[in-house]
Amino acid sequence: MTAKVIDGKAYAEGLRVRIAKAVKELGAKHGLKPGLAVVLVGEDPASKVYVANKAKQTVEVGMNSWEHRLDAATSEKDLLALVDKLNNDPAVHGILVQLPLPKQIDSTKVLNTINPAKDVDGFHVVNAGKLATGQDSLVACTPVGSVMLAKDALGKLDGLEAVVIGRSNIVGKPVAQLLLQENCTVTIAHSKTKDLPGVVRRADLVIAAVGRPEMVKGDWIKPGACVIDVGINRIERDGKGKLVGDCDYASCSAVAGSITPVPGGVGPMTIACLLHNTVRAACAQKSVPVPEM
Ligand SMILES: Nc1nc(=O)c2c([nH]1)NC[C@@H]1CN(c3ccc(C(=O)N[C@@H](CCC(=O)O)C(=O)O)cc3)C=[N+]21
Ligand SMILES: [Mg+2]
Repeated sequence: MTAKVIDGKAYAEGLRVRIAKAVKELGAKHGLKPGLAVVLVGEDPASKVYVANKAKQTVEVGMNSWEHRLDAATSEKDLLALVDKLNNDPAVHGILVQLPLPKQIDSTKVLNTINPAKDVDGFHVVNAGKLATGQDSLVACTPVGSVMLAKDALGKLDGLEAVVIGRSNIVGKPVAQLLLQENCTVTIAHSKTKDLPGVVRRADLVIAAVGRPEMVKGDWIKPGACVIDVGINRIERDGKGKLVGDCDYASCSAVAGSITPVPGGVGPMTIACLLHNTVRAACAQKSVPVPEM
């Protein structure tokens, strides 16, 4: 069996077209132009790539984009002051502080200083708590994008065995919450899980979010399962830089029913969902209905 390739890049492009239409409509009907501010502290290479893509796509869908680049030695106090300024700027509807942050800065404190209404990453404890208790909230972008792709591949997820590999606050935990809302039976596996291959083999839907290059092997996958690979790992192979996921694509795609590639899978969905959240946040802040997207 050769898995169907889930084209996240194409899905994300379609979503961005719908977002662009919604932004146009908000401008015409309400004079509202959603705006996203991204704060990057230091020189993390993965974050730089992401910020560049994001700024370009924000402008392409017709929104305002601001980039704040701060020195790697920036103090926590100075970063908190910038967040406060953005919280109080009515033109800024979404705020994203790139992770990871340098070690002198307490990232939990920074994330929880963002106004929850502008927290388009969905990382604020209020938004995480609302997601966990089934209240309407801004939800983390990679989890939302992952579930959109799983539903695109499988249709309804009701009753499926889902195994999430990874328990981070950024992906593992929120994606498990979303899958629970979709009526999956959810297992969260992690580095201390006994017989991880055996646990993964039960899954109709695998969400791999561990950050270990090519860790999940084909013989861990139940034949026909859907594999959503959240990992974006930069590795060296044959003297060249290469982007690989948390799944060994060659062996997994020989067994799975459908699989996301890296690049071109979940990554583009993360950015599209960020734009989606920014539109939702802007509408909520201006008390206008959220257009169809
Ligand atoms: N506060 C915060 N929120 C984030 O969402 C966040 C973050 N910090 N820090 C860094 C990670 C990483 N991340 C990516 C998103 C999209 C791609 C993406 O579009 N990837 C393309 C390829 C990009 C390439 O070619 O390098 C793809 O997978 O096809 C990559 C990485 C968001 N992150
Ligand atoms: Mg990610």
